[in-house]
Amino acid sequence: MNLRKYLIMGSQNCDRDPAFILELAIKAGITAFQFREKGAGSLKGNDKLELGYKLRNICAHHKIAFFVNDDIDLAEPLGADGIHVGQDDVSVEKLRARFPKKIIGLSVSNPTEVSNSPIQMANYLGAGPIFNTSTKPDAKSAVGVEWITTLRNQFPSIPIVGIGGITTQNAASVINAGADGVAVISAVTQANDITTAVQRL
Ligand SMILES: Cc1ncc(COP(=O)(O)OP(=O)(O)O)c(N)n1
Ligand SMILES: Cc1nc(C(=O)O)sc1CCOP(=O)(O)O
Ligand SMILES: [Mg+2]
Repeated sequence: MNLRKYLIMGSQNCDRDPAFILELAIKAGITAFQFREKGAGSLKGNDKLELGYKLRNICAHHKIAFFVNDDIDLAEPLGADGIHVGQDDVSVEKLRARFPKKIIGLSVSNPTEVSNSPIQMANYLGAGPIFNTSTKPDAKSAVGVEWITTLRNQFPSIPIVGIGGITTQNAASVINAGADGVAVISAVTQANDITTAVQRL
């Protein structure tokens, strides 16, 4: 599992063909992908499934990990390598019982969420929002790179990815704070030059 440059995306984030964006991003160095078809303008039902297949196949072809966000019923049909859930989604315990071998990612934004979560049952943590983001309307307040350092000190060996408002300008500060990787949406999907954006990340 390589989460160093973790692209998250659904069609609602794309002003170009999502498959085109994903292909370019992988060729430029993205190491993991999360299918997050969610929110205003997102696809539903069979359209969502079909796009999921297409993106899943691109990831399989290039041998990078494919994650499904939230929608656990998509994990099996899409043959996902893993699933990412947050505090308001299906619990990690239930997820682990249903999918003993899949990679499970869990979001944690503050110490209370950490206390209430079975951290050791997750395979990696998504920590954020590190910076302000306009991509997710219901995002919490920015927590800063200090949150990465806090988590790293508390959990020396679990992989941690920072998320939220990460750009080519600030990604290094997230890694320097102790993260194993950066998870981004707009830094790649909204970039004029996707190849350069991924390389700069
Ligand atoms: C890698 C990563 N980290 C955090 C999140 C956020 O998950 P969640 O809090 O469940 O919010 P939604 O993405 O479901 O809106 C993530 N998706 N990926
Ligand atoms: C999907 C998501 N989750 C977040 C969290 O803090 O848990 S922030 C976020 C949106 C990330 O988009 P961008 O890279 O464009 O800021
Ligand atoms: Mg979620």
